[in-house]
Amino acid sequence: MIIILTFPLIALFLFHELFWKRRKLPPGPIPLPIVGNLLSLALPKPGYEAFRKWSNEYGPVFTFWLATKPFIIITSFDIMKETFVKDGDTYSDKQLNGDGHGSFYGVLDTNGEMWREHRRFTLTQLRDLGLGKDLMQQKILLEIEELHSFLDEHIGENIDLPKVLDRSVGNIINLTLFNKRFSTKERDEFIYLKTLVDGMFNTVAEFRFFIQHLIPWTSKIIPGPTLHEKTKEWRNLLDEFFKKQIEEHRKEISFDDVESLDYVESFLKEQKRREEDGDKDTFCNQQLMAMCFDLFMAGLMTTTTTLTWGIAYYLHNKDVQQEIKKELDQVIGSSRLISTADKNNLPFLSAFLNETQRCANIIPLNLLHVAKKDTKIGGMEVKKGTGVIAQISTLMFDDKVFPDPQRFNPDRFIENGKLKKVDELIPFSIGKRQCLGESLARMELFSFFANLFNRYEIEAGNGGLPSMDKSNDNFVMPRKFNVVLRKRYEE
Ligand code: HEM
Repeated sequence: MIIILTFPLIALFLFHELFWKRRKLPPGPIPLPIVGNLLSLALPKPGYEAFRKWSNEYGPVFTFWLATKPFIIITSFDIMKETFVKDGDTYSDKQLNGDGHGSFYGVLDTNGEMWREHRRFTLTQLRDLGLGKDLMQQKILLEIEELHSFLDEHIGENIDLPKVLDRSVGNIINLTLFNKRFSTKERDEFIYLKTLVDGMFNTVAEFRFFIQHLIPWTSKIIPGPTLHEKTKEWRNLLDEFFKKQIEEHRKEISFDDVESLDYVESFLKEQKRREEDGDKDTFCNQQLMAMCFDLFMAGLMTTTTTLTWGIAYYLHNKDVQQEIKKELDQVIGSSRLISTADKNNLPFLSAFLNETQRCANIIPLNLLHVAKKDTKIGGMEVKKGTGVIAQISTLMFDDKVFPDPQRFNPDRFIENGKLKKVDELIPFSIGKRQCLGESLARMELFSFFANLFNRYEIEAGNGGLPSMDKSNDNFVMPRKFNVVLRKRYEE
C-alpha cells in the first residue's frame, strides 16, 4: 500500500520540480530540490565556469535556481542595458532579507522611497564632502603620505602590503563618515573594526548560513546557532562601534554651521530639520547606523581586494611592470605625489587598473534584483516579483568581448596610445543600483596604484609570487602574501 502511494507522490514531486515550476521561465540548467543550481558554483569555485557554460548553452538570458528561488540571469551587455538602464525603474528593487542589519534600513537592503531618498542624500554628501571637488583627492593623498611614511620604515623587509592597505582604505571610509582616521597608534582600534567586518562577511559566506539566508526555514533544522543569531552578534558589536562615534558627534555638533565635515554631521543636521517638520522616521538613528554599516561593508573589502589583486597581477607580469614604470618615468619623473589630475597623461596605468578590475572579477554573483512589474527580458515574458541578476562576472570573461579573457593584458584597453573606452567593463554593475561608491573607489584605486608603483620597486617576499587561485574563498579574496619594497627615488 505504502509503495503504491509513494510512487505517484515521487512522480508528482519530480514532475513539479523538473517541469511544472520551470514552465514559464527562460530555459536553464535543471535545478536539484532544495539547493537548486547552487552546488554548481562550488565546482569549481567561485562559479565563473558554471555561468560561462550555461550562457553558451542556453544563451544570454537563462534561469538559475538559487536554492528554491528562480533568478533570471543576464550575461549580454546589450540586454543588460535594455533591462537595467532603458527600463531601469522596473529593476531598481532588490530582494530584501534584512540579514545584515536585522531590519530594513540603509541602502543595501531597502527599496522604494527609503532607498531612493538615502541613495540621493548619500551621493550628494559624498560630492559635497569632496568627490565633486579636490577635497577628497587631498584626503586620499594625505592618507597615501601616511602610508608612505609607514612603508619607508620597512624598506627591504617582508611586509604584508594588503593588510597595510586595508587600514588606509578603512581610514578613508572612516574619514568620510566621522572625519577621523586611525593613526598608527590606533591600529588596534582598526584591527578590532576589521575583525567585526570580516566576521560578518565570513558568517554570511559560510555554506550553512548561506542556505539559511536563501531558505530561512532551514535555520530550524540545521544544528548550531542560526544565521540570525550569528549576524546579530557581529551587528551588535559593529553598532556599538558606530554608536560611540555618532554620540561623540552629537556632543560636538554645531547645527548653525552650514558646511559639514563628514557624513554623520550632515545626517544629524538633516535629522534635526526633518524632525522639526514632523518626520521622525526617514532620518532616524537606526537608519544612520545602517548607513555606517553599509558604507563600511560595501566599501572596505571590495576596494582592498581589488588593490590586492592589482599588486598580485603586477608582481606576476614583469612586462606590464616595465611598461607602467616607463610611463611613470616619462610623465612624472620624480617621487612627487600623483593625483587624478595626472590621470589623462597615464593611459597605460589606467588600462592596468581596468584590466585589474576585469581579471580580479571580485563579484562572481551580482546582487539580487527583482522585477517590479510583469515585463519582458530579451523577448521572454517575466512575471512581477521574479528575481533578475546582471551577471557582470560572466560578461567580464566573455571571449567575444575580451578575447583570451584569462590573460592579463592591459593593452586591450589601449588604442593609438590612448585609453580606449570599453562599455562592457562594468565592475561596479549597471542601472539604478549601480555602486554608490564608484567615484570614491575609482579615485582610491588610481591614487594608490599610481603612488605605490611610482615610489617603490615591489618584489615578491619570502613566500614567493602570490597565488592566483580563486577557488579557496567565496569572496574571491587573494591568499595572503608578502612583498619587499625598495625606493625608486633617493630623497
Ligand atoms: C572596487 C571597489 C568596489 C566595487 C568593485 C564595487 C562593486 C559594487 C557592485 C557590483 C554593487 C552592486 C550593484 C547592483 O546591485 O547591481 C555595489 C553596490 C554598492 N556599493 Fe560598491 N563597489 C566598490 C566600492 C564601494 C565603495 C568604496 C563604497 C562606499 C564607500 C561602495 C558602496 C556601495 C553601496 C552603498 C552599494 C549599494 C547601492 C544601492 O543598492 O543603491 N562600494 N558595489
